[in-house]
Amino acid sequence: MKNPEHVQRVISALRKEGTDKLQVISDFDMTLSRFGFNGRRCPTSHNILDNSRVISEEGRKKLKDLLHYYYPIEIDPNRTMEEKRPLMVEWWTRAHDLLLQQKILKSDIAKIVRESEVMLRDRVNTFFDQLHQHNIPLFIFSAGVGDVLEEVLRQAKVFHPNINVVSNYMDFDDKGVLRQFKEPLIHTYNKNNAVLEKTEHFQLLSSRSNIILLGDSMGDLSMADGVANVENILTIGFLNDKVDEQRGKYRDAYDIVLEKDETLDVVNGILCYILGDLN
Ligand SMILES: Nc1ccn([C@@H]2O[C@H](COP(=O)(O)O)[C@@H](O)[C@H]2O)c(=O)n1
Repeated sequence: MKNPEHVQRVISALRKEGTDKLQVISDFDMTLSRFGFNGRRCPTSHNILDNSRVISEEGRKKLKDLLHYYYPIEIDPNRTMEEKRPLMVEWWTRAHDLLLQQKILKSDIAKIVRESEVMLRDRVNTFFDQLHQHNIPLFIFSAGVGDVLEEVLRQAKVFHPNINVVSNYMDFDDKGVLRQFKEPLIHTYNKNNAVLEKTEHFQLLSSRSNIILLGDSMGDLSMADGVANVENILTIGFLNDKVDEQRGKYRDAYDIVLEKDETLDVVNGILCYILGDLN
């Protein structure tokens, strides 16, 4: 935490102003889902598809090659977002094109998720249940695959009605075969107003001026840009990878940085306090 007084001030304000003005805006992959377990990487929503049995061996290899080429660029602290943006568009476009060639069936998604190694962060149920019980909107803004992440939440029994998702959604033909990804393409570094303005959630997003924002990348910090009248915002960043190299940037950018923390304990504790369940 770079500025504990600021954090204290914001948390006090969020508590004082109450739940009616509060919303949570969160990234999904590696923020609500786990980055690793027992020394192994957990899959992102894209990886859930990439690693599944419905992808040919050749397709799987090509998708892995893309990941190994572009992921280091995505998290490179020495490149600017401007440099990264066109390369991220290239990654997502090439990966989506490969997925399109695999004739994925809508009816297979639930099984693909069930058979995957995806894991949500520890104590994620407490997080989702607290928000649901207090009618606090949770807006998930993800550059992953919407159909897949929704299924992850459904299978974890946490996809409550207070949740809205903006993400990359698949478009299936009348036989239920994947034919394209819907526009606009969302990648790590365009999670902002330009994308949100085109969605039906934009209006809803603007109706609550106190925000808790959860992310794991520098790109996630612009997720609340669509809220015109922000009064208080607390940003919490999960620093999962290349911790020593990225620490400085994360501490400058996020109010609270959680290093290699696979739980939602800190977020749950803050929520508990704001919601008045703690003194
Ligand atoms: N083909 C791809 C493209 C992206 N990823 C990773 O998924 C993450 C999705 O973004 P969130 O907004 O939900 O965090 C992103 O950070 C990429 O590393 C992938 O695995 N495969």
